[in-house]
Amino acid sequence: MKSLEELYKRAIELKNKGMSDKEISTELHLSVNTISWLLSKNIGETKIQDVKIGWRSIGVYGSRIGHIAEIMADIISEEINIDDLDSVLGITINGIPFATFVSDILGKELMVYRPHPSGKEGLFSSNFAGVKGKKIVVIDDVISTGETMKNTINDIKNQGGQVLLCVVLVSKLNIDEISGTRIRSVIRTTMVG
Ligand SMILES: O=P(O)(O)OC[C@H]1O[C@H](OP(=O)(O)OP(=O)(O)O)[C@H](O)[C@@H]1O
Repeated sequence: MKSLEELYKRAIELKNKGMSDKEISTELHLSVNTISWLLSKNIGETKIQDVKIGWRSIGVYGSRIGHIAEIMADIISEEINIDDLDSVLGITINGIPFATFVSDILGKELMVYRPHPSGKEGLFSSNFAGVKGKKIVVIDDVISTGETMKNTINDIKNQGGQVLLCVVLVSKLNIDEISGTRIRSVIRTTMVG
């Protein structure tokens, strides 16, 4: 874990290079809110604010994941016409169990996507449905910087698919769209102080 001073120094360096708070958040793997806070504070005064998301109490039982997936499927039904939807895509690893249940609940194809660790082109697993020409809902557990979701949307578009909606358990971003695609979360975390 980097010290707060190191993070602050690095954030200032990147800011001076002309990067936006969003770009710095991606580079340092922190939320945009954290970067904005970091750049506006006199370091040493207060503790850094970020939220670590843990959902083990859900993950230890498939049935509990199924209950969350019911909520996700309900949100999807609220947002889009289910008849328009072809497929449900899970982002590895943590999006897959939720996407599997949602696919079953909605009676749609299942896709599995593995993001590239450095943000290059990711992989669509050939053991699951193919992307080309499909209308897709993307499922993951958490949006933190939003970089994974952005790359997923771009890779789907590049493979000839269309993303209708993205649904996550928790979003740390106070935004409703990524790359022009609607984002819904079961829970949203927002910094208030
Ligand atoms: O919005 P971002 O900042 O891109 O972060 C969100 C991603 O980070 C986590 O995955 P992780 O990279 O830990 O991989 P894993 O699911 O394979 O453990 C999480 O499951 C999301 O996929």
